[in-house]
Amino acid sequence: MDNPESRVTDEVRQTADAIGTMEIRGAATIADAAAKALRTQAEQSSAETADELRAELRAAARVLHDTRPTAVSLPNALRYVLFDADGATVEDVRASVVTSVVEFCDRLENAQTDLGRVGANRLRDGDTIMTHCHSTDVLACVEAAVEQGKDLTAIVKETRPRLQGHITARELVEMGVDVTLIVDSAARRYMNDVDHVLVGADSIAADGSVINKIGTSGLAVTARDRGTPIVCAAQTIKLHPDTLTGHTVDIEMREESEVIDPDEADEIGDITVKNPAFDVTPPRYVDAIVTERGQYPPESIVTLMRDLFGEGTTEPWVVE
Ligand SMILES: O=P(O)(O)OC[C@H]1O[C@H](OP(=O)(O)O)[C@H](O)[C@@H]1O
Repeated sequence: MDNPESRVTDEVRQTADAIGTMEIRGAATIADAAAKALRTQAEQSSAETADELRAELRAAARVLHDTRPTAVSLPNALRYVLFDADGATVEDVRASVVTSVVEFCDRLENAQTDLGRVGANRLRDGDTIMTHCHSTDVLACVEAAVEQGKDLTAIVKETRPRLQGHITARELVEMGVDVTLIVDSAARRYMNDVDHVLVGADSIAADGSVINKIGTSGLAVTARDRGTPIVCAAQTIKLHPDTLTGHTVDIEMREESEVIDPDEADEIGDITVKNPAFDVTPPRYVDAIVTERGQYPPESIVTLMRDLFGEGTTEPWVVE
């Protein structure tokens, strides 16, 4: 058998590139795209044996995995799809992958709808929310509240350096929410006007820490200082199983050029530029984690994690 990595399809590689460059972004969206890419690997493969196809799928999973390190929805998606890739023939393996992907994507969509209903119950008619970055889980809560007839106002942080707050602003306007866009450093200035800070998550650790877009932890401290509740909307696919066994979550460091034009940096002189994409908000600054299974105080999220994952997991491409 030749090297399985050489048979990873162009579609898988294109999806991996799009995740790496953040053309495809957001933890739930990344999970959906990665699962669908594995399906294309299974469908387009010319493997002659079931084992060959499984080796190809593991190679494809690795290419997809090695794109962005922080959102655990990515390895969780790959693991879900590969878990049942058994079968004695190529056709069996292919069929089981297709079934898993369809099931996974349906569950993802349903989880977001269910989570949205839970989150909407926290919001009252006339409330003002503050958002950070762009999270489809957060927007599902707002959308459900609007569908319940609640009138909401939003203060949207632009979220440097990639300005995903602009996407949030656009989608909130489409829902009929009144939007005020602010620069990140104006959050404290407007906190007294806010009833709830709503953030998403890329990963949730077993101790209830929320790993989300850089700036979330500072926002949470400001919210706590002013007594404003901070709620994290995160489907259970954001729960990070490795943290059950003491691992920490890798924080992605992105290109300096997202922060400053390289020519300008050169002109300034000898400076170091750092661009961490995420930070860690300790559980004491978070009031609730809203999932499709209900809302949890961050400190008790570990019980849900043990229910879902047992004591831990292996990487999606490890042969057991
Ligand atoms: O899954 P949903 O709620 O859509 O997004 C969750 C999180 O993913 C995003 O990361 P990035 O923009 O991919 O770096 C943001 O940090 C956002 O809060």
